[in-house]
Amino acid sequence: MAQHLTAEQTPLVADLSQPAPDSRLADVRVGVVTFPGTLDDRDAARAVEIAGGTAVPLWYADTDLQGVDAVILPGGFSYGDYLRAGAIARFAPLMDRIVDAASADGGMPVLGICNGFQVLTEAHLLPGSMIKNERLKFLCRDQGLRVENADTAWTGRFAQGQEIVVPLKNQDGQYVADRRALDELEAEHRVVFRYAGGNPNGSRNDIAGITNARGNVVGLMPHPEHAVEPGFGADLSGSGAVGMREGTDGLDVFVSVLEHLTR
Ligand SMILES: NC(=O)CC[C@H](N)C(=O)O
Repeated sequence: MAQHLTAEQTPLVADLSQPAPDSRLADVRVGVVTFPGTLDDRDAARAVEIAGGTAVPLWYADTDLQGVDAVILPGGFSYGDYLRAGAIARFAPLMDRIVDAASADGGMPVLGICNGFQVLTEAHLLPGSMIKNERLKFLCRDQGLRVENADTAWTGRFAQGQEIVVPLKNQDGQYVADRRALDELEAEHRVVFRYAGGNPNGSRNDIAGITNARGNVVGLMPHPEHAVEPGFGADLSGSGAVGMREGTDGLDVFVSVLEHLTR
């Protein structure tokens, strides 16, 4: 005889349109570094957890990476942007470990977001530098981006040429590099994100994010970690960039690295 279940006992009907979440992603430990003056570390850790991974707080003055599988250098104003944004954070004890791990065989994935990107250029893990925005204004807006390279550790979930919208907020966001470095980035397909719908800050070649030759180190000025949950969308239909968005376009950056590390 068929057994009747109460509402509480009824198993949830599996949604076959959604692939089952990969439980191995939760085993991936992503370190999020806090420097004095960092402010986006909590959002970066939250983005890792929403993507399905495990976030591990790392302290700039430590010398132990605690066995993490990847590292995020988050946004903010490390050392108050004193001297040059990222110029002092680059000498933090933990940065030596991160540079070693990123450069070693296996190439640990490292993501620098905004101030984190500035730190990566100062640490010479990525070429070029960031100077004041073209019109010397702090910019805070939703920004259209085109994914130019979906083959890095942090962009595998995206489609080549896909347009996304994530927040942009900085004062030193103008990416500059000498002609030779720019030609090399372009020839080696190392521009990862380009501004879409207009260049907000004068960055050379509309560059919003780049990678190293191996694709394990990525830096970008806009903030994918602030666009990982529905409800924070933007209506950019009037800006010439892209239309209404849910506010989750940044999530695949974090899912990408978890998938990359469980392949
Ligand atoms: N949001 C941020 O990380 C800011 C980065 C940097 N300190 C700037 O203003 O340029």
